[in-house]
Amino acid sequence: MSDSRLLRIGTRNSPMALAQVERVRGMLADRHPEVTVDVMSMSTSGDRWLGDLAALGGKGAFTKEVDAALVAGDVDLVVHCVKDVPGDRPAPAGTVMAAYLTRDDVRDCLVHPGGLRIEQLPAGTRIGTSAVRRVAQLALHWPHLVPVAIRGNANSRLAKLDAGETYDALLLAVSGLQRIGQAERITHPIDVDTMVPAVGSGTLVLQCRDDDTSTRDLAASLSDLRTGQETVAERTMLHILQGNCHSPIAALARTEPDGRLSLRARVISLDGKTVLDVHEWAADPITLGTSVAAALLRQGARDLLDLPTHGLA
Ligand SMILES: NCc1[nH]cc(CCC(=O)O)c1CC(=O)O
Repeated sequence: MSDSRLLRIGTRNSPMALAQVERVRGMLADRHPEVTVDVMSMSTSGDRWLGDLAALGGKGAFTKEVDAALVAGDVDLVVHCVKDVPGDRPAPAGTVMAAYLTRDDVRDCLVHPGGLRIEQLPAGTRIGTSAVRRVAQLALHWPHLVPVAIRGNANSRLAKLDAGETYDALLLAVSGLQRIGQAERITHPIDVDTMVPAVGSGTLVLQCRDDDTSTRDLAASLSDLRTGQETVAERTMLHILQGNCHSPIAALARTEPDGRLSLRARVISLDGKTVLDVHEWAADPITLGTSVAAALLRQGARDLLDLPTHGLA
């Protein structure tokens, strides 16, 4: 028997984030009954600012305050959606990604009050989404649909949809709706080859201070190796492309039956007219992510992503 201990978990205070922490609490209760969890939830700049996220610089708007509590020692562990962790900067100094939890459904889905699938929507249907990755893939496959910018957490988006004023349907992550108990709102989960997901979709990461070995060990006991490898492959690519939430980048790594990894990635212009598409296989996630990023750059990703030139061009 180990000694009892208190684990302070920091999180964003949206319903989805609180559900994510409850999942972690449940996993700990099963495997480490000696641990008592105390949740410290907080609002983030991304929750408070409902304008364009670009105005905040787009750098970790949903993670910054929570990470600061970890660095300050106010909490021992934080839970983030990998999708919300910026790809173009390292984790805050002194912190480490200690575990990736088994990945949930990675797909995006349509929520349409009339129960329609996306290919059934008439021209001019207004689709609530601000994600450039979704906007670009909408333009690629369904140029007759009209993306409408939207902010706020998933619950508030559903409420606005029900009010029926600003848009006719929503594009959201399946996993997010499942976490907030709203999966029955899904009318069409879109296959991953049509709507390639975001890097880190459906994946939760546990982050702690790198010198806190006891919390690191606790977190590591919950981690899923496959999800970790897939995440590293996707995020290595994202890091090389300096991707952030304004980059029209989509990618999905998968562990194949033979144990090798595959990584499929797209960089798409916002009008959907230019699509770079790469699919490669490798045994090592860093090799794979690097190779896919290099292939995308050779196809011209730098122009689509408006990467810094470092004085070269
Ligand atoms: N800030 C958006 C965000 N970050 C993570 C999720 C969903 C869960 C996930 O993919 O891990 C969502 C909502 C959405 O895209 O619908």
